[in-house]
Amino acid sequence: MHSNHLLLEEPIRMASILEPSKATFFPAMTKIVGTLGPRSRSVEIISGCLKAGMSVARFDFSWGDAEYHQETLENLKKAVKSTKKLCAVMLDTVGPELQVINKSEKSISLQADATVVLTPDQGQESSSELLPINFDGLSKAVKPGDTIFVGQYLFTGSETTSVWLEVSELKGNDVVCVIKNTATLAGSLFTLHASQIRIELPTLSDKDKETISSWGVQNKIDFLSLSYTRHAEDVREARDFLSKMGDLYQTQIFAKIENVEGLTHFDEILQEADGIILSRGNLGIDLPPEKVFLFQKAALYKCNMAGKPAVCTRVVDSMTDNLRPTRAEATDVANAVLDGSDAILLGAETLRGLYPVETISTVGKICAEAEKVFNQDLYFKKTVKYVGEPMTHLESIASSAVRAAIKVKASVIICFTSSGRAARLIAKYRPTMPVLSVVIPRLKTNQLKWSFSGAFEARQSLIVRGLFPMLADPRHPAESTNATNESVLKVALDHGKASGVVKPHDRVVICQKVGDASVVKIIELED
Ligand SMILES: Nc1ncnc2c1ncn2[C@@H]1O[C@H](COP(=O)(O)OP(=O)(O)O)[C@@H](O)[C@H]1O
Ligand SMILES: C=C(OP(=O)(O)O)C(=O)O
Ligand SMILES: [K+]
Ligand SMILES: [Mg+2]
Repeated sequence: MHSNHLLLEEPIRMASILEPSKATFFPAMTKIVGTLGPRSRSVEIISGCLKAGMSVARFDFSWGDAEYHQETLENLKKAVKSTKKLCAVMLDTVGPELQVINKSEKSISLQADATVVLTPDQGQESSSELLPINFDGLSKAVKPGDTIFVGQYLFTGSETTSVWLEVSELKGNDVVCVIKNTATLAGSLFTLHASQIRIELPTLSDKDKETISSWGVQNKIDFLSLSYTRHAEDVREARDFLSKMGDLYQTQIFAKIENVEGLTHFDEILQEADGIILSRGNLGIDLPPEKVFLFQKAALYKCNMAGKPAVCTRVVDSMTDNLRPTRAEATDVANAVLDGSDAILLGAETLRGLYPVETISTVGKICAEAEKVFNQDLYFKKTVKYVGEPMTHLESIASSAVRAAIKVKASVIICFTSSGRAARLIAKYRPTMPVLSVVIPRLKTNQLKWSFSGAFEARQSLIVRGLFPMLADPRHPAESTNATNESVLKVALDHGKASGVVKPHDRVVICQKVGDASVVKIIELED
């Protein structure tokens, strides 16, 4: 893919745009997170999703109970086994999300200029005049004139089943609203979003804590997607909670930025979190439309410079019901890659969409094309400048490995790592070739039992652009002697050959420790 590297800044022959893309062993360097649900929970469909390039499965606890999600997860495990494709697990919290529950599931028609009351009395049925919500503090949070959005859960933005309301009057705990557009609410669950309003609910709800301590612990979740992160303190509290939950001290926290409050505290949140989800669905209704792109570019730049993975959501809404994205969506996916996104998160498209597998494969193909014209050279210089001097030894080794790999046109960078730190640092410099992260397990103890580290570290690289993990056999001792280095390298190269990423006579850049010294070496393969 890097041999025909084009740059957008240079004249591109129009005919070259039509040249078919070469098939590679992985669909794209950019990763795809798929939300699993009604339309994507059979072994067969999940296998299709994995083969199409999904490498992280999101379990969204805003709906569905633990048993339902467990069934889906068991199917995911079967699919992983049969396809031999790795997949990490992400638990997405409910957080302070406001919801309208429509128990009867009958559709609710709302007429422009009529009024509707939002009430915390959840015993009531939803109707055209009354919408019961899961929060009793709304009338204290909003004031007349404020706007409120109500839409189908994981509203796509392309559907006509959502409504804008304007607060007209507060009556006790009830909020009386004027309906701004005629709409029919369809589905059993609607999200309610009060524009730029502080909702006094904890970021990690009691229900979330319960889910994490049972479902999360049982399934050793790789990622916690922390919905509605608004402050760095939210991340610290979640981290503190996870640290007391068995193996989950190793779980990475992805802060979801979904409102202006989170946006305002972005820098502090980024410092605390392991990664960021740009929740464009909700943020897109909190922000004026003309500002969304600016947040995306600024946030991705900050994540890239911090070397922390960034995930963009809501890219191909219209594929929920259609086999092809709109032109605007297709272009938007490519721009997310050019802006520096590590991964794309699919919500409604895979959860309740008609074409989960096709959506993943379409998004993957667009990402792969965008990666080809990503200006690595410019990005590399920007990153080096940002880091400044003196660099840490490891940072200097990582950037040198990327530099060397590009200069010698290596087909892959192989990085030995235990904590995953070295591999992540290499990925930070966005090499044009894949990085095979060979995770060497370390024997560890918690005073009760001995176990090997490595599984979390390997799976957590499945969300980082360009990183492809391989967990080495724990029988290889973690001490980096020449003999063990050689034998692990052989396994890694065999793995690379089997998957088609390395071929005879290719050059390969290797990053490893020899004794105490970190080294970058270039080898040329024989046949
Ligand atoms: N088990 C290993 N064998 C050989 N080299 C290793 C091993 N683990 C890490 N390295 C190398 O050591 C350096 C430090 O990497 P890092 O990922 O920070 O190590 P660790 O995970 O052990 O903290 C890098 O050059 C990396 O490639
Ligand atoms: C992914 C998003 O959030 P949710 O958890 O509501 O799907 C979003 O708002 O873009
Ligand atoms: K959620
Ligand atoms: Mg959201």
